Amino acid sequence: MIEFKDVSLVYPNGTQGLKNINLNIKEGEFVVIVGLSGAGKSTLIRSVNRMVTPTGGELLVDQENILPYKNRKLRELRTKVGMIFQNYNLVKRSTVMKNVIAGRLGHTGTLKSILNLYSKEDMSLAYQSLQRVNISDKVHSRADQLSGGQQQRVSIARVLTQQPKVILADEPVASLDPPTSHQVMTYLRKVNKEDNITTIVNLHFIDMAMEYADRIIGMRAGEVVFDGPASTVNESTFEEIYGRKIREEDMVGGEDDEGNS
Ligand SMILES: Nc1ncnc2c1ncn2[C@@H]1O[C@H](COP(=O)(O)OP(=O)(O)OP(=O)(O)O)[C@@H](O)[C@H]1O
Repeated sequence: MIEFKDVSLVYPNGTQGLKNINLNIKEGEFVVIVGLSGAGKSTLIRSVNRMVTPTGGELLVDQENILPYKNRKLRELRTKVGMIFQNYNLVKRSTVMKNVIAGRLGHTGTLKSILNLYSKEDMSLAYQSLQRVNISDKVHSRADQLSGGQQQRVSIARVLTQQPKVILADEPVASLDPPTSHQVMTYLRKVNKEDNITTIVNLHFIDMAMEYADRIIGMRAGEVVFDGPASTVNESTFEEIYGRKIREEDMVGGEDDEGNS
């Protein structure tokens, strides 16, 4: 469903973000990308919805090369490919409902959404999405009244309301504490399995990658240096990807059911 064919990206200042990437990601896969800061994880993920544009190769989504896309085709791509960010990207002064219904924007059109002309079906889809991440009780709250973990759940509800075929999540738990990080990853994994939405997540915690991924892709200096099932990965795999020994800060840690770390 997503195929990188010899994809490279050189930023205008000459930095090589991606070097000859070849990858094939199947529909419904839950892929975690790991690598040190600067390895190219964000550049890789952001290529898939064309927030950045690779300068070489072909990048196929549903068998079509998306690199020449402009205007309408680009809007269609971004409706099909939803995104979750580290900082949630909610409109802080708006209600949870307004934020979540904004997921319909690509389907409804800008004018209708500015005028709040959403259909009953869209409103009920938005509400159901909030229920799926267990936060429908906050539907009328202002986004900035919620905790970080709650805001990230709202952003998952927004992306679900968009009904995408692909979800990209760029460091979705980097601003959250360990228990909340596990909760957010559990919801991402749940919607991936329930709806068969192809999901690509950037993470820099290796314990999280091993716990939630089907497949782990390791990057270093713009290149893919590891690609395999999460079940085959161990500490030494990460040491090879990182090019150094594993440190405590590479783990998010977590709590067991009794609340002990
Ligand atoms: N807009 C840009 N212009 C120039 N260089 C950039 C730009 N964005 C990223 N880079 C560079 O490209 C390389 C890959 O960056 P990228 O953000 O993809 O890495 P990353 O693995 O996601 O790291 P991090 O976790 O720190 O975001 C780095 O050397 C970075 O400095």
